[in-house]
Amino acid sequence: MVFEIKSRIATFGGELLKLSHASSATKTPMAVSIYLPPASKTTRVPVLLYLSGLTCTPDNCSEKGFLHATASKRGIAIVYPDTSPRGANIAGEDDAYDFGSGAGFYVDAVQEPWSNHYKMETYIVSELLTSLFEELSSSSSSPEINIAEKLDKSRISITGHSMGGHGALTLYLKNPGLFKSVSAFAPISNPSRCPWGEKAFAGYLGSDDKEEWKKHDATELVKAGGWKGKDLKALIDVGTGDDFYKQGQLLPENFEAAVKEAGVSDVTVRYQENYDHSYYFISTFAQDHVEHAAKYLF
Ligand SMILES: N[C@@H](CCC(=O)N[C@@H](CSC=O)C(=O)NCC(=O)O)C(=O)O
Repeated sequence: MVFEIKSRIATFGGELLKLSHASSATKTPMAVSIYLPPASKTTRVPVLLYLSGLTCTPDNCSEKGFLHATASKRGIAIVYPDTSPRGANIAGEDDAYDFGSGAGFYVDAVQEPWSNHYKMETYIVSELLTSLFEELSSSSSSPEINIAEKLDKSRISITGHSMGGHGALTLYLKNPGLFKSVSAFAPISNPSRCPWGEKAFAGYLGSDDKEEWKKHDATELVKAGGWKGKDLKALIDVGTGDDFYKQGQLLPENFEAAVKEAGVSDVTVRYQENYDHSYYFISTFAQDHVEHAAKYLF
C-alpha cells in the first residue's frame, strides 16, 4: 500500500503529513494524518496513536488538540486515523452523527450492510500500523518521504477521546504487548450500558448475542480477568462539566469499579472539575497524556 501525501504542514519544528491510502480492510480510501517531530529527521521515533471521537476526521485533534508541542519536545510521532470509512455507499451511512460515517466505533461489523466496509478494528490494528512501518510513501506533488524509516515499530502507545477513548482502551486491552501504555480523554468506558454504545453495537454487532458485545467493552474486558495483577499503565481524564458524562454516556465509574474488583494496578482516573467534552478540555490535558505515553515509550 502506498500513502498519497495530500499536504505537508510545518508545525512545532516538525511537520504534519495529511495522507490518503486505499484500505483493503474497509475497501475504501482512508484518510490518516501523521505528526513527525523534528527528532524524526535524524532518528527513529516512537509513535502515539490518537483515536478520535464521533463526527471527527484526522483534522479535529491535529488542529486543536495541542498534542504537538509536547510531542515535538519529547520526539514522538502522532498518528491520527479517521473514525470510519467514508463514501461506502451504504444507505443511511450519513444520516446520524453517532452511527455510520464518523462513528465506526473501532470494531469489525458483522451485521449487513455494514460488515462489507466497517472493519475499523482490523483497519487500525492489522492494516494501518503494519503499513506505516513498512511502506514507502510517495506523492507526485511532494518530494518523496519514507515514513517507515522514521518510525520505531517496537514503541507504540495509544490514546483517544470519547468513542476514541473506548477504542484506545479496548484495542489496548485486547492486544497485550502491542502498545506500551494507554490513556483516554472522556472515554466511553462501558459501551454495552450507554445509549451511544448500545446503538453502535446493535447496528454493527447485532442485538442477539450480548456476550459478543463484552469483547468490545473496556469495563467487561477488565472484568474478564486477563489483566488481574497486571499494570495497566493507564491514564484517564473526565470533566465533571461534561454533559455526555452527566447523561451516562461515559460511565468511567463502572470501569474504575471493574479495575478495583479485578485487582488491576497502575490505573489513574482523574475527574477534572468543570471541564466539558470539547477540545478545550483535551488541549488542557494534552501535555499530561503525551508525557504519560513518553514515560513508557522511552
Ligand atoms: N451532537 C454533536 C456530538 C458530536 C461530538 O460532540 N463529538 C465529539 C466526540 S463525542 C464522542 O465520541 C467531538 O470530538 N467532536 C468534534 C469536535 O471538534 O469537537 C455533534 O453532532 O457535533
